[in-house]
Amino acid sequence: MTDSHDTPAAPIVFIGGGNMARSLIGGLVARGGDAASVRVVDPNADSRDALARDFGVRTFADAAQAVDGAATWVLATKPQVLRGVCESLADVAQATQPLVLSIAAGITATQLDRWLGGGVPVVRTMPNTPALLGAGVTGLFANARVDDAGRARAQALLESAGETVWIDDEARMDAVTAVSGSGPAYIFLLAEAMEDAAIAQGLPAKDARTLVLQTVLGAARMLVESDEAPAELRRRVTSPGGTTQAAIETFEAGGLRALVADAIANAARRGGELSAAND
Ligand SMILES: NC(=O)C1=CN([C@@H]2O[C@H](COP(=O)(O)OP(=O)(O)OC[C@H]3O[C@@H](n4cnc5c(N)ncnc54)[C@H](O)[C@@H]3O)[C@@H](O)[C@H]2O)C=CC1
Ligand SMILES: O=C(O)[C@@H]1CCC=N1
Repeated sequence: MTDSHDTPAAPIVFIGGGNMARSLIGGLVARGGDAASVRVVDPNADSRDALARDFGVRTFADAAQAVDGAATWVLATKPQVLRGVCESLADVAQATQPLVLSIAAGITATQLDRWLGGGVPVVRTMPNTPALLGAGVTGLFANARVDDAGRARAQALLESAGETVWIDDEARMDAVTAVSGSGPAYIFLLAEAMEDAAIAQGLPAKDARTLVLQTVLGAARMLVESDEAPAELRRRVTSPGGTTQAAIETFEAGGLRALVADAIANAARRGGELSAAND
């Protein structure tokens, strides 16, 4: 997000300065956002010190102090503590009507609005950690109180993290969470498994890592930079009767597709559970 040249950018407050907030703030600052306009509240002094040191943002232990004069709040705590956080800030939200963004898995815009006292413009979002590199993707859902300017503000903030996808039906946000919010971990798991397998085949650990990382990077770039569908790119690697076919047949026989579908369905279901359990 770029700022205008003369006036300081309006403050944005991150409430919670953990892994995902760090990725978003890192992405924002790396892409020309004004670090001086970013405030972060976190009870953990080590997290605060690291964020201030790494990104030059202002940090606070006290949320009420941090949100003073800020028109954009980003709720970035775990879902389990979000109700308490919102209720403690409800009076300020009612008095100042900030645009409230949440990155929490599962927690609905309706819940957030209710906990904040009602009538609050809320954008429920689901980013992912590649935001740190500007290579993230974020699903966004806006409640009925968010006007065009609010949507534009949310979009500008999340665009500094990568691509954005607006979701019309909030019920689909748990699916977004299951696919792209959690998704980087699925790729990391595959990389772990490939690395282990490479070592089991006798390759030195250092070489195994280089081979796997460059393979994941190269494949990801081909997926994004070519116009071909994933299935077509796969077909081009798979010579009939060759080595890839032997591996793909093993994946298919092991039920990889059904396993991936089950994993994503379980992640989406967990989103609903997080909503119910923390209401
Ligand atoms: N890690 C990820 O890949 C993604 C996480 N999310 C969502 O982001 C949120 C945060 O997740 P992580 O960053 O992974 O967790 P985390 O545990 O790294 O960060 C949470 C932070 O909140 C702080 N905190 C706790 N109580 C607080 C309070 N009362 N006020 C302010 N800060 C408080 C903690 O000290 C911690 O630094 C979750 O709701 C999660 O669903 C969304 C997309 C991806
Ligand atoms: O695992 C989680 O619950 C969070 C949400 C998406 C990624 N991490």
